[in-house]
Amino acid sequence: MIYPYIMFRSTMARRDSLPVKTAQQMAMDGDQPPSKYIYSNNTSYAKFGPLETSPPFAPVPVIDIGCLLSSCKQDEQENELAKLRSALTTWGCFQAVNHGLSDSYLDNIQQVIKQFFELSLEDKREYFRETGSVEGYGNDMTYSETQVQDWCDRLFLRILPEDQRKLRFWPENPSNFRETIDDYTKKIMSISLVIFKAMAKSLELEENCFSKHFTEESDVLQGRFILYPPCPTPDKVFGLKAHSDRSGITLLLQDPGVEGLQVLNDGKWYMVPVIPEALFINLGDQMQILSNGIFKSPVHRVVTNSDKGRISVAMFTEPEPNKEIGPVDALVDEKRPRVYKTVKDYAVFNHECFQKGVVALDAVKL
Ligand SMILES: O=C(O)CCC(=O)C(=O)O
Ligand SMILES: [Fe+2]
Repeated sequence: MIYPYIMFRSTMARRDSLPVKTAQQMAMDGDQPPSKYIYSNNTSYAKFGPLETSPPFAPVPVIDIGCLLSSCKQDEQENELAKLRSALTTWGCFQAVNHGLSDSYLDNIQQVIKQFFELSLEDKREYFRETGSVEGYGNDMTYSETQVQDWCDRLFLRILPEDQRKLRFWPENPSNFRETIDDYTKKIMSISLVIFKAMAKSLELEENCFSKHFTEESDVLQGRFILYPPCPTPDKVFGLKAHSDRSGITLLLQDPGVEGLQVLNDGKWYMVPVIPEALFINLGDQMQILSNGIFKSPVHRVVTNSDKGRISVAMFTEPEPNKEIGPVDALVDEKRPRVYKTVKDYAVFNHECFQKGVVALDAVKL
């Protein structure tokens, strides 16, 4: 049987406008969040449950990346791969340690992003995104009148393929921004390769069956550098609404001093603990599709707090948009029939669904 490709086209960008005031400016001026930021339980977003500012901590597994492929004893490696598989079939996420990046290296990444957000609005305005496009500094794209806004500002960059970089959006201040992010990109791509291969191995699949979709030269890496300023009403406003990622995997460097990320598991929300030396890894929808639903792409969201700002650095691995992403043949059989269609250019579709409060993965189910 042939499964149709789904092509998605953006039709709603016309409503988009740049913010009158960024969340950071509102926080600095002591403004109350405007009504379009206020979350209400009777919108389509409410299907993921009410806003809870301090749910229990998530016992998300901690995985030793250094042990997944080669450098430790076989039984330890098998043990770590089994832990990885169990983490991804239940939570869809884990804390990665022993990934080769030192505390001071990670601290420097945080500092560079912090310095960017500390620039004056005038200086940051140079990198403002354009209407109808996500790339650059700013807020959410607006797709509909009823869209609930997130209390965060972000710099969004398409980092790979390298020849698609729009350097006009890459800050020149701080002066080490470009080289720092360039170097971090290389490290993130090698860690991703290890994780993609280990995921395949944990399911006894051919080692490259996931990595070939996300780590070739034509594949995409998006970076989202996010500031969640303190918010006077954390019980009414999300830093980032509930969503699942459109990526293969997402590698997140959390603020070492401030929690805020929450993950949904079995209908309950949990706060992701901050482990300063860890990268938080979550699967995105395209890995749920490729694994025929065996691995989970977890729904997650971010809450704010009234006294501390939070910075996070999210890197999203995505396929080259023309690549076909569908369940791996070896994971389809009579006991587990094919769950998802083959998709292309899924990133754009997922983003629009998110802003409308629609679950993108449900829309690509067979
Ligand atoms: O800031 C965070 O902790 C999470 C960010 C996130 O989920 C995203 O950018 O997709
Ligand atoms: Fe996310």
